[in-house]
Amino acid sequence: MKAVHFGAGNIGRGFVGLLLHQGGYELVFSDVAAPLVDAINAVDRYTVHEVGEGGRDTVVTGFRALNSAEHPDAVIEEIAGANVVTTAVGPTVLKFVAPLIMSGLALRDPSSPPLQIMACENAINATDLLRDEIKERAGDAWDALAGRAVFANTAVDRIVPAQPEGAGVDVTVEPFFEWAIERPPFGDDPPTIPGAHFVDDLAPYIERKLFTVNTGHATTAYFGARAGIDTIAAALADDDIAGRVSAALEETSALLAAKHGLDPASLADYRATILRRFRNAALPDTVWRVGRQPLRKLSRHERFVGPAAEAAERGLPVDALVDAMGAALAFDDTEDAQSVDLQRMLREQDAATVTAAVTGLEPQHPLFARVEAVVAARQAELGV
Ligand SMILES: NC(=O)C1=CN([C@@H]2O[C@H](COP(=O)(O)OP(=O)(O)OC[C@H]3O[C@@H](n4cnc5c(N)ncnc54)[C@H](O)[C@@H]3O)[C@@H](O)[C@H]2O)C=CC1
Ligand SMILES: O=P(O)(O)OC[C@H]1O[C@](O)(CO)[C@@H](O)[C@@H]1O
Repeated sequence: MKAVHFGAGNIGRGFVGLLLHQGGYELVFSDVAAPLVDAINAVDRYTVHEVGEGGRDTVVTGFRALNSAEHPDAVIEEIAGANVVTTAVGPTVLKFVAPLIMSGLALRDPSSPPLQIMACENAINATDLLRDEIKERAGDAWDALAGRAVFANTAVDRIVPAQPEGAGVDVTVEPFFEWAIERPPFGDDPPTIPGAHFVDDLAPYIERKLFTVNTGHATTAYFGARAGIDTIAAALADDDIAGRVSAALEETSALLAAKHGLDPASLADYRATILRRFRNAALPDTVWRVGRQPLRKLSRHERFVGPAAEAAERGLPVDALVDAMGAALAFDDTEDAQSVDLQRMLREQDAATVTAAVTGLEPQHPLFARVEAVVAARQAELGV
């Protein structure tokens, strides 16, 4: 069995690649970073170090790497003969891997079992986005290709921080992981991925994950950065920040309970587990990594505006989420292109224009004026 995995970065090596290896797949990493591809090909094993309570080391073998920028044809050939394709490249990069997957499907023997495709990104229905990119590019050829693949959405959860200089191919991760995968697309033949769980309806899982883990993590990062704190664990050691994060997560839990009928007591346990994970002092995770790409994180269906918009529509409280968005607007990292764009927009455009452009909300939406107020407050802080 062979799996081609796009994106040999933190989650690629430290989570998806690890579980595929444990499932018995021969692993072909595909990446565009030449030094990373060379480093992977220079070793025949790497270690995933779990740090924190219960952590252990696991060795991954049976892999190689291809540079898809330099050798796209080699990647296409691997895809044509693979059982599984996964991605962990970031939701905005899916459009760049789509053409290779499309060409791999075109080359694939139509009588072989369908290629099982799963995008493992922090986004709702990322695999559907990938399928739509492939379909759009395929045009009239899509009808012939569609039967050669199945597409399943997934929710992946494991904190994999940026790796220290000199770590090589090894990866430091937290012990916790969760991988929920839609079952229906696979029929009777799901992929063998130990530790993954297959669910009939992914919506409650992905929303619970994105609107709790990712909302909470990003909230910690933005309040931490605003307070001049560098790491996630240190930010949560600040009682004021911890209180703000808990308040934001109580609001998303209230929405999840109302929308999906999730049990409030189980949601409280889930929140407590997550806050413990964030506090893992052995994990060298910075507010800059977790806060990265604030424009993506503040977009319409993401971890802040997504739950807050639905909560506001239902008349549920959103004060703490709006506060967190205010902190996100102050995220000023000159190394992060989206942070630079955001700060420029705040300086150059009026509050209503920024609010509409960043959040995608209609001016008449019940959340709009609330966000516009924190945009205006940030602009006042900037002297605009
Ligand atoms: N790091 C984490 O804790 C988690 C990350 N995720 C998600 O996983 C995805 C990846 O995140 P990380 O691994 O943290 O990022 P990363 O930056 O460590 O890895 C991304 C990799 O994708 C590669 N890449 C970029 N463009 C490519 C292309 N066109 N073809 C092939 N490879 C390409 C990059 O060179 C890099 O090695 C994101 O969607 C993120 O939201 C999800 C859960 C946890
Ligand atoms: O690119 P993003 O969305 O920040 O992804 C990384 C996030 O996902 C998580 O792993 C949670 O699963 C956090 O470590 C981190 O906040």
